[in-house]
Amino acid sequence: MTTHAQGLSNPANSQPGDALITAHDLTLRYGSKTALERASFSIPKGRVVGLLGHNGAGKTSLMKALVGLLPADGSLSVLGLSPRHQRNALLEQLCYIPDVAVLPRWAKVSELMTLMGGLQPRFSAARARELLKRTSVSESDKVKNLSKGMVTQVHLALVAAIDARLMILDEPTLGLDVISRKSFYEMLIEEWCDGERSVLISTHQVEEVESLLSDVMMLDEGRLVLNISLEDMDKRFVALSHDPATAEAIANAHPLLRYRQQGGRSAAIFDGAPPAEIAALGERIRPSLVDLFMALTRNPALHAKRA
Ligand SMILES: Nc1ncnc2c1ncn2[C@@H]1O[C@H](COP(=O)(O)OP(=O)(O)OP(=O)(O)O)[C@@H](O)[C@H]1O
Repeated sequence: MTTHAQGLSNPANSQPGDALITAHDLTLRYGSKTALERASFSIPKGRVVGLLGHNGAGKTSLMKALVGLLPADGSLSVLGLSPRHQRNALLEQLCYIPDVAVLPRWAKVSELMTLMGGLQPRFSAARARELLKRTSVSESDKVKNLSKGMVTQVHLALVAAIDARLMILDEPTLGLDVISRKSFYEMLIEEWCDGERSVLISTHQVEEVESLLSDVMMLDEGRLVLNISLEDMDKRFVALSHDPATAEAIANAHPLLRYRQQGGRSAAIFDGAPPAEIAALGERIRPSLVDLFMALTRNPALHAKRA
């Protein structure tokens, strides 16, 4: 891992004894293109981890490696198994919705349940029926007659009816409206998460998922630049809201990011508490996940928008 990544990763977040995923120096390549560079992290049980990064940051590649679809350098263990060499055993024990997931359009929901029962030993049709009751979809509906949001709900109901310890979701709410996204996340948290199971979820809806997450991993151009619990994030990163008159002094203290809050007031984020004389120039506020994301990932377009 690069110096930058090491500086921002959080060893206190790792609990190897409870870990469902352990990666050390994980590197992923497509020919000469490096999609992920020497990432080390672990995901313990009972966590809801957001995987954030701009387009091309490496999120899908990492998820593919976790389910054995992409060869990896370094070491990787998922549910105690090697994804590449014990893929079949692994797939019996985890749920995965890839970003390109589709359900067969010709099928009825009841037929999908029969299919799942045949393919996945840990699938419970009774559980899927329970979960479907949360949606407006019935078993006799055909996939081709459902809206995009309904299809996604069916997909989640089918996958969440698998008795697994780990769920990996690659941008599961892409293309859904805000109500559909909300009901998707409600079903996920209320019906699947039980304090023992963990979810790794990639998304661009940073603001929306903040309240769901226990932890966040941020990728920037293939580097893991932050891996931290939301609790520790609040303790570690300090944002100061300040008057324009103090902007120069604040800038000289080298914050991670200077930005404008809603309402136009200036603010700056520091990694750790700034010196007392700098802290005295502003009012401490809580940095949002979006603000931190902008501070730690380099997307010129986004930075320009916030300036
Ligand atoms: N099949 C492939 N062949 C070559 N390069 C690839 C391939 N798939 C991905 N890449 C490259 O690997 C890098 C990471 O891509 P990846 O799809 O993992 O990013 P991502 O964070 O999921 O992006 P997005 O948010 O746009 O889905 C990118 O530079 C991409 O161009």
